[in-house]
Amino acid sequence: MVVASPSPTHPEKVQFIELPIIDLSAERSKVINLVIKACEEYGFFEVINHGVSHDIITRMEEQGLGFFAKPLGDKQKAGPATPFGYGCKNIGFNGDVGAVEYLMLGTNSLSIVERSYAISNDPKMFSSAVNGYVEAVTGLACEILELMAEGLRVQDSSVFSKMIKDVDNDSIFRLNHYPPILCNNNNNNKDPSFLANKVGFGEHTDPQILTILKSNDVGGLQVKSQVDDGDHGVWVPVPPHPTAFCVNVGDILQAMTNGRFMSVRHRAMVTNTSKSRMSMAYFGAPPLDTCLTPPLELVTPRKPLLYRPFTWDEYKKASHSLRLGDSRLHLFKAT
Ligand SMILES: C=C1C[C@]23C[C@@]1(O)CC[C@H]2[C@@]12CC[C@H](O)[C@@](C)(C(=O)O1)[C@H]2[C@@H]3C(=O)O
Ligand SMILES: O=C(O)CCC(=O)C(=O)O
Ligand SMILES: [Fe+2]
Repeated sequence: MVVASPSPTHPEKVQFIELPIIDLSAERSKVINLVIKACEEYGFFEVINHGVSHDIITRMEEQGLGFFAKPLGDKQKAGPATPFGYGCKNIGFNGDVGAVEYLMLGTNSLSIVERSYAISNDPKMFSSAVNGYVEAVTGLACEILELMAEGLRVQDSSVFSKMIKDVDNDSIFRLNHYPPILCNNNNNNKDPSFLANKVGFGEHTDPQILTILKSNDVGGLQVKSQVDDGDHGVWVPVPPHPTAFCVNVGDILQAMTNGRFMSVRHRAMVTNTSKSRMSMAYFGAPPLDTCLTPPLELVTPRKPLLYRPFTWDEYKKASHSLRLGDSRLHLFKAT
């Protein structure tokens, strides 16, 4: 299996910029301003003091690590990730590969209970950890989406959050596991210039509204910033943080803010640390038949409608027909 490596002849620019870390317990108007600025500049920020308990996160991490520690044959009992189940190296349906294995789940609590029998030897423990985690991060995503709507001065402050609160929401929960690279050199991996680097999860944007991601203490996530290098962008590593959640603006939030927020391009790299990395990603998505178009306040003669109205079903189908790194929103440009 060939895993893409960043080209040694055309090295990509990596820059250590300080990305925004927002304290959600600070004064509301301050938080709102920081959230808006981060979404406009990067489409990415981290949140601390978010109210999701350490216990909920730890229980989910333990269940995730327990699953990936199983022999391959047992993990495959979860079924193939088409759409929900276990996947290894292959990402999506169009030939993308990465140094990653993953477990994909819907977020409906009953479906999690049902699936947990094929996933865990202690299904009750597994489903209670996942349901507790999903409920907590959905709440966090709603809170953040309401801060965004308020900051954009949209009258209905639940315009974004109501889509993922809907009982028919199409949100996804995904666990990614990146085994360490076992690198043989005579350097005992002490000289950083010997660090091997390969792509765990290639460059892409998330198609949904908002992603809430937590990883363990191993780095690897990088986000693309256009701030200093407008033409191609630079890769900015996101250092692991003991308590923070990462928040990504997804494609349909870019469309629903009429281009004011930017859907962030990101990727996960794997370096030859001795420890594996695990990330837990919640992707908030609306019901399939939701018509996606910005609230009236965000469309003005000076800022005409950028994308035609489309349903999440249409957008999801378009995404699934494309490669991981392909841009998709331009297919929905208003004429
Ligand atoms: C190659 C692909 C994998 C993906 C579906 C797609 O066709 C393009 C978007 C990819 C992505 C990125 C964010 C999430 O991890 C994901 C579950 C999603 O909704 O869109 C994945 C899809 C996937 O792995 O199936
Ligand atoms: O593992 C990560 O940090 C990124 C994963 C990701 O981008 C995804 O699952 O869409
Ligand atoms: Fe992603």
